[in-house]
Parts: sequence; structure tokens; C-alpha cells
Amino acid sequence: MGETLPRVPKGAKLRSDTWSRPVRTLRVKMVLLGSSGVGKSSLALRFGKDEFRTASPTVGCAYLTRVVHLSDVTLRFEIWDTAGQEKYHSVTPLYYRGAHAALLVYDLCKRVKGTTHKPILCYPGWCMYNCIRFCLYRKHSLELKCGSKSLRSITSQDLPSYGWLATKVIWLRIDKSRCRFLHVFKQEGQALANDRGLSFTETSALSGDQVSELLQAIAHRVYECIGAQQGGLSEWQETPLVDLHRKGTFNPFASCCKVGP
Ligand SMILES: Nc1nc2c(ncn2[C@@H]2O[C@H](COP(=O)(O)OP(=O)(O)OP(=O)(O)O)[C@@H](O)[C@H]2O)c(=O)[nH]1
Repeated sequence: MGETLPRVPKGAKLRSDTWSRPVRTLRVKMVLLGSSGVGKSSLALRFGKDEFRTASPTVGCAYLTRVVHLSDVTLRFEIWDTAGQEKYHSVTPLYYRGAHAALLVYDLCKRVKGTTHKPILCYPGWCMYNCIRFCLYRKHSLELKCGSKSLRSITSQDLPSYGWLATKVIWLRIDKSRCRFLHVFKQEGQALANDRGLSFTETSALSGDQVSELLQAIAHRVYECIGAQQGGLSEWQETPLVDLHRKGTFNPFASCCKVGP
């Protein structure tokens, strides 16, 4: 099984009411990575809206938010759901730049094409088909590799001042209990995660199993690793909305694109 996640009491909502709202709200950028069709969008939707619906493949990237309350702080997760299709891989680095957490998502029951024995997870990396992997070398440096060849070195400039991927969690779809070798696959997943120094969690976007617990675990990890440090996570400020129907609140000539006299 995966790592023990903190228990969320039955019926407890992560999105609580304004009475208990702590003073500070910090922003956390979280990115979902993985091959096409493994369920990233479904998991993102479960995080953001607690819903499950089948959607078409993601184009470029999708964005959702989710608020998690910890004992003395609120974390506002900005969730970037990247497209898994190969044609979008060149733009993926734009989305994970500056991320505080990354979820490496894969489907427990999907195996590499043409092999019956080798599970996709035998291949290193977030995108198991392409053998691309993240390597966390030092606190501030992250390298994207393809086999032993370095594709791109990401320096601390790409990441926030305390930027490093605080947590990486491998996600598995546990609702597919009909999968014959499920227990073997789980052991493999756990071994792979241990080998890479990742956290490992099995969850299901379909049933919602372990989804809240997973987000809570990430929230705790990110806050402990980055949030408590000075300048680690930036504070979130609500942007005041402009009411276009109220007279006096909108002045078109106040913009920087002022045209005419
Ligand atoms: N059984 C089961 N099916 C799931 C689960 N999550 C997603 N699916 C199904 O898997 C298929 C792919 O899900 P998506 O969320 O679109 O996959 P994706 O990784 O976002 O794919 P791209 O947008 O192409 O990157 C859909 O038919 C989903 O309904 C799950 O937890 N359990």
C-alpha cells in the first residue's frame, strides 16, 4: 500500500466556512504530469470540484483551484493539469516552472505496449512511455533526463527562491479491482517510488478514494518544507472585481492603452 496519509474525518470538507478562516492564505502551485489518458484531468476535477466526468483529452493545459485549511494557515492550491499527448510535451516545462508540488500520475493497470510483463512503471519517469524523468539532485536544482542524457537542466532561476518539488506522488487507479495482478503492480509502484525518493499513493478519481487525504498530505508537506520559510510561499490577495454596470467604477481612459486625447 501507499504511505499512510493523515485521516480526514468522514464528511469533513476541506473547503471550510469563513468563521474558521485563518488570517494568512498562501499560494501553492501544483502540477499534474503523466502520459495521456492516465486520468490527470479527472483527478484535477476531483481535487477542484469533487466531481467525476469523462472529458476529452486536455489541450495545452487546464487550471483549477482548491483551498485547503491547515491549523494556522490556508493554502490555495493552483492546480495545473498538463496535456499528456506527445504533441504538447514541448510546452509542458512552461507549466511546471516554479511548481511547489508535482503529481506524477500513471495508471496502475496500463502496461507498455507489446509487453505482458513489463509494467509502464518499470520505466523511469513521469512519462513512462518516453523514459523522461525528473531527478532531484540538490535542493535547488532539478534535471530533466531521457535515459542517461540530460535534456534540460532547470536551475534555481526557474524555480522560486525556495523552489524545489516538495512532494511527488505517484497516483494509481485503485478502483480497477478486476486487474489480475493488482497486488504485484502495487508492490512495483511502491518500490519505484522508494527508489526515486518519491511518495506513493493509490487513489481513484472515479470513487474519490484517498483524494482529500492525498491533498492534505501534500499541503502538510509543502507547508513544512517551503511555507514556513520566509518568502517560501507567496501570500494570496483577492483581486477586487470591477463592476462594469456600476457607474463610476470603470474608467476606460485610466488604462495604459489610452487612445485619443
Ligand atoms: N476507472 C477509472 N477511470 C478513470 C479514472 N480517472 C479517469 N478515468 C478515465 O480515464 C480516461 C482518461 O481520463 P483523463 O482524466 O481524461 O486522462 P488525462 O490523463 O487527463 O488525459 P490527457 O488529457 O490526454 O492528458 C477517461 O475515460 C476517464 O473517465 C479513475 O480513477 N478510475
